[in-house]
Amino acid sequence: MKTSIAASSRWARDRFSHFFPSSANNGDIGASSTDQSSSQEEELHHRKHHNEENNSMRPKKSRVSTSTMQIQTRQDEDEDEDDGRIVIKPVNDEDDTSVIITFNQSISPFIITLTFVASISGFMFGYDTGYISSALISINKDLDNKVLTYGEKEIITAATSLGALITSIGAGTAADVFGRRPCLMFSNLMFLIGAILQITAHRFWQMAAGRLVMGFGVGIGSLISPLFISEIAPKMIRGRLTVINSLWLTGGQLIAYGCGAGLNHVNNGWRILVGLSLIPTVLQFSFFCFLPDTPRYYVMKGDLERAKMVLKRSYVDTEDEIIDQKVDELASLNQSIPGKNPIIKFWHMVKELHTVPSNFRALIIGCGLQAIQQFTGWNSLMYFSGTIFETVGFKNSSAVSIIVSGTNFVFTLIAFFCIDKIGRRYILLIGLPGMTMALVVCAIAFHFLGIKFDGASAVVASSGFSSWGIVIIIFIIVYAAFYALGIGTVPWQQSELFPQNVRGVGTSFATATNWAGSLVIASTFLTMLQNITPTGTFSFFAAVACLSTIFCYFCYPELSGLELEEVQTILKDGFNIKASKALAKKRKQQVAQGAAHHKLKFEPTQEIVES
Ligand SMILES: O[C@H]1[C@H](O)[C@@H](O)[C@H](O)[C@@H](O)[C@H]1O
Repeated sequence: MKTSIAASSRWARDRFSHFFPSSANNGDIGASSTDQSSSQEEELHHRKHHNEENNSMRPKKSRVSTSTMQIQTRQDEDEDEDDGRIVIKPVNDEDDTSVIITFNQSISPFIITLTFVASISGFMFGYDTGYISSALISINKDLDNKVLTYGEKEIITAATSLGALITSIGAGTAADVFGRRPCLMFSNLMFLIGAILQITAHRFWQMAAGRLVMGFGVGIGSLISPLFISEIAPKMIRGRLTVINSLWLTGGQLIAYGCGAGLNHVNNGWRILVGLSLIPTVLQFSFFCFLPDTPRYYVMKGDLERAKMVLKRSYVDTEDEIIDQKVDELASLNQSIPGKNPIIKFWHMVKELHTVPSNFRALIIGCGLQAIQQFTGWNSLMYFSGTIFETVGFKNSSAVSIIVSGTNFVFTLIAFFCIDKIGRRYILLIGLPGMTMALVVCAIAFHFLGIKFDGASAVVASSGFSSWGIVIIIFIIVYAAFYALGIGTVPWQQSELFPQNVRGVGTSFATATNWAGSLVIASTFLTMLQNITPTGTFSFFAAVACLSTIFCYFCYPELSGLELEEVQTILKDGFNIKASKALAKKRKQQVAQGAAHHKLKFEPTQEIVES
């Protein structure tokens, strides 16, 4: 076995040395064979032959070996790594030979279509959580012939978050059992029923029930849409494609505020506002009648033919043989969780999620980021910004909400361009300190502004424009910008943290954390303002943002450019921040060099560990 390991390592190094420009033999992509197709054929032949040889020798239980081929590389540029040497070793591998096949990173119209159709769920998430503040103003006496009490308004608002929390817990398992696409189509039905209940409501409870049912749809969509996108995306732009969902989300909120402002004074305008939400729902449902599920879901179900079919449509210029190998590989990495019925399966998955160290680390990161997103106060600020802006002379709170949610949208767009290039980790480490700084400035400004909360309304010491008020406005916008750039967007990349067998349940827990956090913060914000003052409240959010920076610094590895299957090896024996940064950097170099030579059809994917 030992000899075979050494031989395999040598084989792997020889075969793929040209993909590792910084490796010991100084292989250079440009210096390797120029005949792309013949080298590929040869490669495939060797791989097949080699795999056959090794399959028979493979031990039953997979363990990543640590005494593997020692390709040592000096790390330059990055100060964290410049004193370190790194060892490159194969991933998911008990015998040092397996490689993860990856494709050219070009994006096809088919992938774009799937991404846009899936991310309509993001739009509905944003629109449905966004329209309610304007709707509550224009509902006036339309329900039960009386003005809604403050408590009733809270119930109508919170019902959607509660509905989302309930379905998000089971949506991941449902996605594994029934498929991602059927679940999204089911969420469309929830949106439809929820909207119809609201449009036709003349009673408070019917309206609240409609919001709850709509929330069921939001919970499912908020989880499955990013999951769907991350499973179909080419790795180098997976972050970017997933941000499209966030773009639709924040765009949906912006449009909801815009439409809300326009319909505020229209009789029954709120019914139109709710009715508009039917358009995206119907569109998504219709498109999905003609589109497939993700290849990884088909592999989970053992339907390898359909997985191949979807991959072929996604990577049009890739040879069938490579597609076949990719599907075989996904199948061999797919260890499905036992359990006859969904409840037993769910239980097994929960156990697997908590007992396998890499899964548990993924869970800490996934839930941690979602909790940070909510407990740094963004959603309460969205509601509260209207009141704050009024204190400095702006009377139109809808216009103010548009400015704040517009900033959220614009900076999500900037995140779209940065997330794969700069990396998720760096934009988080820029965003969170930026938020901390902005929140501290707001807390100080509130102290000098002398604002007090009496019941649900704010009492300000001096009315009209005040310089501290202007400081607050500016820094709330700065806060919105840093929020959208990092923590508003990155947590929704959660699917990439979990391996296939627990991806559903892992993303469920992370999404449920988001909705639970949103419920808690929305329902305690006013109480906080009253009891610990705005300065105390903003200081609390600043402290959470500051601690979160430390959490991300130590626990959030760089995952941009890594295959979904590679992430677990990074999390196997720690958070491996340095190793993840080195691997992400290597992947980017490989792709850049491969693209320059138009020849990177598949590459060995290897783990880099610190030595
Ligand atoms: O990522 C989104 C986005 O930042 C929204 O603006 C916010 O309302 C949601 O709660 C959050 O999950």
